Amino acid sequence: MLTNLEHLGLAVKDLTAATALYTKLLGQEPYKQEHVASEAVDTVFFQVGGSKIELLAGTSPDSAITRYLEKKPEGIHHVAFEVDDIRAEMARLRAEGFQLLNEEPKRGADNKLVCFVHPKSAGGVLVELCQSIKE
Ligand SMILES: CC[C@@H](C(=O)O)C(=O)SCCNC(=O)CCNC(=O)[C@H](O)C(C)(C)COP(=O)(O)OP(=O)(O)OC[C@H]1O[C@@H](n2cnc3c(N)ncnc32)[C@H](O)[C@@H]1OP(=O)(O)O
Ligand SMILES: [Co+2]
Repeated sequence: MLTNLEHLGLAVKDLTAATALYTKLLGQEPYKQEHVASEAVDTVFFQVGGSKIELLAGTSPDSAITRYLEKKPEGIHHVAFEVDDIRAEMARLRAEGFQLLNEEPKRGADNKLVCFVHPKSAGGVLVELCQSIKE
């Protein structure tokens, strides 16, 4: 089962400008900045109640965020849900006919294992599953 709305991922062109904008909008500073080399993105995180806003800027032409912004305006790029057991949820969603973009969970930002569901199989919304890594 998908539990909490973990974060909304927002695609931005200028991470510094977007961070300043969301700091003003949310009335608080971000709690984390992280480069995720495997996704070729720089991220900035804000905590909003039990959920987060994840600002994402591409760091290479091959980044999903760079490619997305070549065709679409800045804004909501994906919706991420928390799960307790990502492998079990991946198996459940596969069996339900959803197209997963990863065979195996991969390391995401903010100490999470993540997996993406193709927007074509999820009503036009790119969905991310997130499981916290307990260290
Ligand atoms: C920081 C790590 C992690 C975290 O821990 O939180 C992240 O959030 S990383 C975020 C960036 N990484 C990803 O998005 C990885 C998963 N995404 C992908 O694999 C690809 O982006 C994609 C979804 C498979 C699309 O890639 P591709 O097929 O190469 O792009 P196209 O431009 O050809 O798109 C095909 C089709 O899909 C529509 N599309 C693309 N992206 C989105 C989106 N974010 N939301 C909704 N729809 C999307 C696109 O419009 C095309 O549709 P049509 O034009 O109708 O064919
Ligand atoms: Co994300």
